[in-house]
Amino acid sequence: MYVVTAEQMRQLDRETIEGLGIPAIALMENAGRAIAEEIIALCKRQEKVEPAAWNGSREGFHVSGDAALTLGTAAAERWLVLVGKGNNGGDGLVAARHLSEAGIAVTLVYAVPPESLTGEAALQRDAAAAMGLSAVVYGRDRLDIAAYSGILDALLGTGAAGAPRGTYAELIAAANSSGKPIVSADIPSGLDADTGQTHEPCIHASVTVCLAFLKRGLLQYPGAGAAGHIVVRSIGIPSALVRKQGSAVYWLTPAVLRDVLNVDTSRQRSPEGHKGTYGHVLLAGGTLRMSGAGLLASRAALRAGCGLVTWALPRRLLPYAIGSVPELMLAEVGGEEDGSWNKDTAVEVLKLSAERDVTAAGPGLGRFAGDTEWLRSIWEGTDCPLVLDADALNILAETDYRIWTSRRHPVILTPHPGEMARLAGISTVEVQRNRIQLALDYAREYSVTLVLKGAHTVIATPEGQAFINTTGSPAMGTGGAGDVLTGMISGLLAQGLNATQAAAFGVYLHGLAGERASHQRQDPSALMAGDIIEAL
Ligand SMILES: NC(=O)C1=CN([C@@H]2O[C@H](COP(=O)(O)OP(=O)(O)OC[C@H]3O[C@@H](n4cnc5c(N)ncnc54)[C@H](O)[C@@H]3O)[C@@H](O)[C@H]2O)[C@@H](O)CC1
Ligand SMILES: Nc1ncnc2c1ncn2[C@@H]1O[C@H](COP(=O)(O)OP(=O)(O)O)[C@@H](O)[C@H]1O
Ligand SMILES: [K+]
Repeated sequence: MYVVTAEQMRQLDRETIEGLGIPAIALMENAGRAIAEEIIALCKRQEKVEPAAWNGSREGFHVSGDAALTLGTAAAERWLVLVGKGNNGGDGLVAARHLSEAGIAVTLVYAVPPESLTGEAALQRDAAAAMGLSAVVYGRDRLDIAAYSGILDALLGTGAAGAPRGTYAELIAAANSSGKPIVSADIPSGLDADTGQTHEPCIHASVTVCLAFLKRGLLQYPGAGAAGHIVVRSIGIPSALVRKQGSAVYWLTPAVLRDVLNVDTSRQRSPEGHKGTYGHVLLAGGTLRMSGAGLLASRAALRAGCGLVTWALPRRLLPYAIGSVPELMLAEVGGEEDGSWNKDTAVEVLKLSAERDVTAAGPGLGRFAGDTEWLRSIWEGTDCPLVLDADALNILAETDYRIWTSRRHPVILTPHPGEMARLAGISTVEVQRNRIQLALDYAREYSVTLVLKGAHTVIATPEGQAFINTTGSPAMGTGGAGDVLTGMISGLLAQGLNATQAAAFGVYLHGLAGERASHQRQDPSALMAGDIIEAL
């Protein structure tokens, strides 16, 4: 599913209206109707009424109607429709007409004097008035929000600029504190449609009926939290226009994995396959104090389905690792007496990598004298895809690796927001301010596949595509969960997936496994990284 910016949405509107000749008012009609249908669906979910015996399904002659715009309990519903000045308000006015038609009592609340509405929104204002819908102007007329059963927020959409001002801000605050279910038209008013930042105040919706295409701000926190349940409804803007626009940000779904990324999500293995068929991962990482990181990543690579995994580790660590995971192959690469790595180990890592399909480095690696040189020789000397995580990222952050010899095979970086901040030379708060754009910019500038971890991980490619993953759970905020992801992505690469496929599918499956593992626990916060591997 496509994810667009407000500017891209404006262009798409223009191309549909001017290029295809579909009138703006038709799009608004579709939008308003979709919103009304979702409000009615919400009312039905809240109020489960048994159909009367004589009203139930029966054999024989049958005629069906607009079930989505019909509500048996309409008489019990009273909805407020908060109307802004722009097209978002226009959508709300259309929805109000349909709700009223369904028998729901509706009151329009204009945030600004209705005379100030223009264009299609003004036409809708007049239609609503002609239908006799009751209306008040906020600040001028009396309004008792407590008397209503729900609120439609059609104040601000993708045309909003900055924090809600004046009566908009007052209405948003009043709606939030009313405790009533709020349905937002397109985006919650007060949300930055691109970055996902929430202004003060911002609507906290139960449902957001997103129009045409997902907006970036709905997938990025904190906006994703303010939107409630998101429903995307088409309004007649063809998706071919998005493809033409070259927009390449997707919400990562099984369909996107299959149809956009060509991933075989059935993961069928050939009946003739053997361990050699499924690739061999080399993992360089682990020290005496952080041996678990190497173990977790190696085990995860095996669980991701690759044929063989070799864990390259410092000599001092070897005796403790033997037997810890019998399926693993171990290769000691020298190192210091205290069990840490040193720069001379690069020679051994390179030798090992020559016989492997993927090299992953970083989990539990630690820092050591000459580590930049160490990483540079692995970057320049390995002739296979490279996955870098943890301290390997911290090493990269301290150097301009764009001057390193370019590689034939891809590099995947898997930073969490703290590591990303170091890589990009900004604060963690800035990283989280607009994760999608930052990931897109960084991946392109540094020619890497970037996996920016955290709630709603972003996978960005050097070619300018991005995929936003929504599987996973807060229970995964536990030490080692990232090492598991590194192993999984490496294991998928070894099986022949390309960098984008492996990163996206790895992140998707990692999140699913995390969800499954947390459901298996009585208390999700008890989840440990190893549980994610076992849930694969
Ligand atoms: N044909 C179209 O253009 C379509 C538009 N659609 C709807 O239109 C919306 C976008 O419409 P618009 O571009 O008219 O913009 P909005 O309806 O989001 O509102 C813009 C208006 O709000 C006011 N405003 C902006 N920022 C404000 C702030 N911070 N505080 C107070 N007032 C502020 C300004 O007067 C501005 O004119 C979409 O979100 C969607 O709901 C959809 O109906 C699809 C079709
Ligand atoms: N709230 C969350 N929702 C979804 N996934 C999460 C959440 N918090 C953490 N994760 C995932 O858990 C993993 C944590 O990785 P990381 O921070 O690198 O941990 P570590 O370094 O301990 O291995 C990442 O894949 C991240 O996306
Ligand atoms: K809105």
